[in-house]
Amino acid sequence: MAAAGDGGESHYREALREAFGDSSSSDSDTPAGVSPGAGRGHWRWEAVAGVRGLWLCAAFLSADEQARLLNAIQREGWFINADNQAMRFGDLPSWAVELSALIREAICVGDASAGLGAEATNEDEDACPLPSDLLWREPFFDQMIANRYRPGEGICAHVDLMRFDDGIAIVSLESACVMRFSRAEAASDTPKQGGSASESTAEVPVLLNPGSLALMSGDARYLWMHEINRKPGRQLWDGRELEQRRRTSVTLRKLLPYTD
Ligand SMILES: O=C(O)CCC(=O)C(=O)O
Ligand SMILES: [Fe+2]
Repeated sequence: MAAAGDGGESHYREALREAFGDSSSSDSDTPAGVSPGAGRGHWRWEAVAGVRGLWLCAAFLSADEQARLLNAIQREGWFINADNQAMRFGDLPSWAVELSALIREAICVGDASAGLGAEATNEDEDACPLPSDLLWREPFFDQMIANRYRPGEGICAHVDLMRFDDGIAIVSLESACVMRFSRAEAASDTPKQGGSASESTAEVPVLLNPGSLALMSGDARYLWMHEINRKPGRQLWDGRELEQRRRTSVTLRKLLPYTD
């Protein structure tokens, strides 16, 4: 796993404290729609079994950080005219720059040993949620989409556009949802002879609770589609239908250099 230099780490902490405040506040009076996430210092990464390159940090943001991030998004005023999506390229708002730094810090110092079991099939691969060339590219991210979904709304199965580099981060806020991953080729291919239909149509559900961070790279980014279907009956987790509220997400990506 990549190590952060001491100097870098204290610099991050300084910038992040400015954006998100001290993480010492108590999570005991957590408002609705905010997970009591552990936040920094307690990051645990899990490699999602079955989808190589998909990692989840369920308690990425503390309750306080989630509330601050939502306030910062609210202050942008993006969602006042029924628009449910806002995109930014190049210069990101300062809170998104700081969120990027926090993501990098979580990858550097978080505990990825929980993901070791799922990764054990590939001995060459470091148990790190992101390959180091992506982790240390500059800028880490330069494109951001904030999505706001009302109950019942989601996003169709897709692979993110090829104009974006590998290494995509999704931060979830307000409402938990199930994101489903399915193999991209399963959409167009008929099951190959000898291959079972269930193999090619298998879906991998992932719970994105408020305050969580999902990272997609490699196969997860290029070979798997992701979708959120919030129609009644499609948000089952542990046999129960999730309670739906408004959901806000922030997706961070890096644009590839423009070529004709
Ligand atoms: O809202 C989300 O969690 C995912 C958004 C997404 O996949 C996208 O904008 O490409
Ligand atoms: Fe996407």
